[in-house]
Amino acid sequence: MTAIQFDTFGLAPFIKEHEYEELKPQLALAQKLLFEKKGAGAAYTDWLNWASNFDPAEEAKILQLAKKVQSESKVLVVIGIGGSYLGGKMALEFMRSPWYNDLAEEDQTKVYFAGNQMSSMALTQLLRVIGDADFSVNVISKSGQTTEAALAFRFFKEELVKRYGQAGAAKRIIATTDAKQGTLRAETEAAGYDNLVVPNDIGGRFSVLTAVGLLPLAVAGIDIKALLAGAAAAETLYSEKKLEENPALQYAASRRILYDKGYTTEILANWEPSLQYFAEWWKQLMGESEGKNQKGIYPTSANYSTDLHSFGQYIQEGRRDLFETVVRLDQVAEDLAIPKLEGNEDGLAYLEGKTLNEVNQTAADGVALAHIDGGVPNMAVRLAKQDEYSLGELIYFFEMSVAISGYLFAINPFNQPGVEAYKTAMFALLGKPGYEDETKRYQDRLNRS
Ligand SMILES: O=P(O)(O)OC[C@H]1O[C@H](O)[C@H](O)[C@@H](O)[C@@H]1O
Repeated sequence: MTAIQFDTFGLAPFIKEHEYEELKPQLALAQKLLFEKKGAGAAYTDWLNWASNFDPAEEAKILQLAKKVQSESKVLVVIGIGGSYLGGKMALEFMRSPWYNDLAEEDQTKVYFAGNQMSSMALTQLLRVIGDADFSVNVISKSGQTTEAALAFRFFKEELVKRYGQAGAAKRIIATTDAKQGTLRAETEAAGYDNLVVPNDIGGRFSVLTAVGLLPLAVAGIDIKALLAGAAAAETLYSEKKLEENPALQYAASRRILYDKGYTTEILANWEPSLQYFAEWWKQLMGESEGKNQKGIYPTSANYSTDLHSFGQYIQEGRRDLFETVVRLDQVAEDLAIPKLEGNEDGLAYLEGKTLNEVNQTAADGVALAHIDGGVPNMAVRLAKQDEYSLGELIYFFEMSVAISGYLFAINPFNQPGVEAYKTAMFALLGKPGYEDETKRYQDRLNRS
């Protein structure tokens, strides 16, 4: 059973069958490197069989901690950045709603995300939103020393101590971090926080199905077993199978053929606001994995029909280096019949008898055709249902595709050396110990006038 369908209808004018044939040897090599763990970054590929090997004791611990949070707190503040928040946030919005916190019932724990920027406004406002509600904190950092997360953690710790005292605060903190290394691990051991482990051999952007994503999701009542089951099934569907039987490979191959023809930007588009953060998660997965050695497809996103009224013009008629991958939901959980009115003052009588989702789906079909006609190659990843199982499969589909794609690009898809550059400049300018030699060099450049 597959929960997703990969639809290449909109590629026909842009890719010929023989181009896939010609790529087959490279695809087979990429698969060999990945599955035999002989490629660059092979030490970070435990996500490959993570879901099917998921430790039942770990699952029980996550569920037990989630219960504790639910019983003690009205709010969970999840502190983390990059791979330490995007997976949890996207899955929460996908499974529930971008308005999950507004819709939460009295007995549900709200989930807010912090530490994913350093805005003093955002932090002040979040504290105001929490008000005097009881809250717990899940601080997540694989390295255990990311500035944004560590800073936010300081503020929330201060607030917890103010409300619950030192010992009470420590009981409301769950740290998700490396088993051994980092300042957060050291603090966790010293303070006796409840804690979960980010596996060393799974990179942050591949970590949504570990405790990183699973604890916040379990707190929101999401079925993490079903999520893992979807990903475990995907391990077989998108594994070592050949191109003809393997949609994840077909997606990787299609992207690569398009890239070689000059289509260097990929838009991940959606027609549901609950998928907006799915694209944010996907952007880190693709961008951090592929963007190396001056190569890689630039990942961006579009929310339809909203963005058709902003940069839709560019997509239709701008520079022709774009292609589009649309994540489509074939069924929605809630639909609305278009209201019937007397007369036709708004000119919409022709839509009576249809539902709002039917209009949305038809618009999606029409936009795909218009974009294809405008020279934008178009693929769709179609989901029959918006449930945990399908999301698990979808996550694995994209993870597998980007791993294969990275090896096609002859880069290491599992590291992110470029991310250090901004940190070096920021630490030097902030006067972090160890960066003294760099400080003057960066300051001189800022004071150049
Ligand atoms: O989980 P952490 O170690 O705090 O890292 C959070 C994020 O920050 C880094 O800059 C990396 O580029 C990301 O891959 C990572 O997901």
